[in-house]
Amino acid sequence: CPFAQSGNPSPHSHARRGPGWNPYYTNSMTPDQWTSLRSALSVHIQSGKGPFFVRLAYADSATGGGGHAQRWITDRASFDPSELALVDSIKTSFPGITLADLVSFAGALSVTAMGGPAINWRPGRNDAKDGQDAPIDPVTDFAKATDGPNELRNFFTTRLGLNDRDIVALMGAHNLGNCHIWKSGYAGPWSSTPFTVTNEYFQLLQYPNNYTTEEVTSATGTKTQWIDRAGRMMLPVDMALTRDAAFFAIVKEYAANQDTFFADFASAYGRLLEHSIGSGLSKNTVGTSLAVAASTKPANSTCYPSTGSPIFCVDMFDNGNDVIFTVHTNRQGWVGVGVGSGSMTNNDVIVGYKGSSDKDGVQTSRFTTVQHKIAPNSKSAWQQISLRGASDKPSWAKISFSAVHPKVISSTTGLVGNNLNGYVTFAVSDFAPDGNKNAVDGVTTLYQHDISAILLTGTGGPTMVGNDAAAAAASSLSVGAIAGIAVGAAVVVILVVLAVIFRKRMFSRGTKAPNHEAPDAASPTTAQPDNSVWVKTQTARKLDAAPLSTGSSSSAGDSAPPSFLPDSAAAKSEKQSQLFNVFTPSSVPVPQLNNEKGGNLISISRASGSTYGTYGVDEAAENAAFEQKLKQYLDGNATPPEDPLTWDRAATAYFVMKNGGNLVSATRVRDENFIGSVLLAPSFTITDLLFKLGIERTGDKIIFENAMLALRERAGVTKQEPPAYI
Ligand code: HEM
Repeated sequence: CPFAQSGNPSPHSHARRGPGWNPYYTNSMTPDQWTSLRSALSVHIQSGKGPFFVRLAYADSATGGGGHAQRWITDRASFDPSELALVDSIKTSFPGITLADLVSFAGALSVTAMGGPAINWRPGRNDAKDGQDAPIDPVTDFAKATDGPNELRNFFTTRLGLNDRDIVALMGAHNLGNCHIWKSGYAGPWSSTPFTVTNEYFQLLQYPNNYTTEEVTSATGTKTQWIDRAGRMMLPVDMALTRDAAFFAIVKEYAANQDTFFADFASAYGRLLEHSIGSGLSKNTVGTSLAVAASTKPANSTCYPSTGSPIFCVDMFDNGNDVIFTVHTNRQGWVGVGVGSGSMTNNDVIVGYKGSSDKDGVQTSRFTTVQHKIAPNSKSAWQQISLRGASDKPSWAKISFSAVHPKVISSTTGLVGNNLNGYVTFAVSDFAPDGNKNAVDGVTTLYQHDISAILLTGTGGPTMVGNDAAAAAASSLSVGAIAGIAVGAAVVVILVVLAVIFRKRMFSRGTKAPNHEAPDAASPTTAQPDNSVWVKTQTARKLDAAPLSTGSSSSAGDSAPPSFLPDSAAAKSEKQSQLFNVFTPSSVPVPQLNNEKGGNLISISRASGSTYGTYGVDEAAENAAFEQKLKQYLDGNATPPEDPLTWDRAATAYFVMKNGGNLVSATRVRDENFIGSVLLAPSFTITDLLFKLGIERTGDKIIFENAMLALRERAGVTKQEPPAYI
């Protein structure tokens, strides 16, 4: 392609038209044909192709216009051939639309169908004669996963005429989908909501320190990606948005406001899809909305009960790349997902619960054990639970997650996708799990109730092998027997269980075999709290943090027992809010931390300059500096506290939190991100502090908790394991 060589985008007139092309080609589609195209695409979007469509439309438009569609379709190496074949096959059924319009429309429709904003979409793209027509060569001249901020601007601004806000908004599409190691050499999803457009990508990206690098090795070589403790990934190019002040400010803005992100994304994606189209563009828009009725259960789901009003429905789809599970339920309760091989007992449990008080009615916690995080030479499994999309309101929650389909990449490295040759277990339960649901591997036992359906995947989608009648039999099946069936048939089994009749243990960490005890009909209500009790417990904890009032001496040098709180509950609550509410790292900028609250938070020092802004933050050095600052403070040798209002935000800051004369904790903050803290009062539990700090995001919690435990240990304070959350 001469234009790719020269580096100059070609004027549109250089595009060679396909035979029979005219500017109004697609405009010959009748309203009925648009409607049936919408429903044809919706089937594929529901089966998990939405992220692919969104990506394909971006990539096609970004080749510079003119060469739409055919350049990419003929350059199959950049995409999964089976997915491109899918586009071809849809095209065959709709001869009235150009391939370029089809690709573009599928992207726009997918954004809306996956809960994103409506895209202003107009037909009129011509098909290029062949792939050589693309002004920007998608292989040699395209944005790369290793690009930094400058390259990003060079590509999006210089070539595509997009500004900083457009760039950041567009990258928010990485909330969707997965990296597939056999396609790009990277692995994993960015967000917990890979099939829903949300601003979670930005919420995660605003805390880049939660990510560490990970080498991913595949047949194509070794690549470095970023990964958080919940196993979500970022490409280097995603991290580039945190390494440029202008980009990062927009990241934070979108993290704080999903509506702004949606508006900007709709605008940027709409313009991108029309990039350099030229005069063929229709004046009329074609609707991209694909409304899903609010409380209708999905047609292709298996529901329990199968007659009457279902309580929940499950839909499992293996699209060849990802196995997608979607569960719709109007029940409150806990859900657990286990992915394992060879044994029903596994450590890989995700727990989410559908609460009643938060704005969307669903809250989740996620767990990914080490062995199932994405890593070379281990089973890279993915489990996600997405928050309920707005379209599911008011009565149905939808939880969907994907698991990367098993595909052997290399016989030498043994790298595989999910090892789903065993089974996947899904549970909905009224009973909260045992253990600390807020910690990695924290859940010890999840209770299951009344197995109602068993689904087998194979070619052709899920098959129902258990129904209501079979459920009774299934409930007495040993898990081993079920696993045997699954392995024998080389399929994935999903057990769907519901808290109605029986209760038995489903996962028991630390044992190799599941607890197969018979349903205990005689004592159906032993001590496990149900969800409503749990919610009440939470409320009670908010009002009364009893552990705080325990007096014991701090090993940080205070000889007098701390008298943290006065007697009255109201006063306790007031004190706690004074102490802790100011400290929510996600919402309070650093300069506010040291003032206004009676000097409870004392600055010790800050590091000179910024340690932030490069990938190579040296955590060990930072921890050592923190320790040193803390020691200086405790020895009375600290330099006088500075006024934090004068501090550079991109600096490491050290604080001590005091209550009266008592030292409670010391804390490190970098660029407004909470880095770590050391608890200096042993009576004060980490769980309590987490709760009071309002640190809700799992990744933060884990990092925070680990940092505290480690630092506390080093500071000589007796190690105190976090108690069970409940
Ligand atoms: C600098 C620009 C970008 C780079 C380097 C980049 C790179 C990548 C890579 C490496 C993947 C993984 C592919 C795979 O393994 O399956 C991916 C996936 C994806 N990208 Fe991007 N991307 C960029 C911009 C965009 C934009 C602007 C959009 C849309 C507006 C987008 C949408 C997507 C989606 C939805 C996926 C998931 C696809 C799936 O699940 O199959 N990307 N991208």
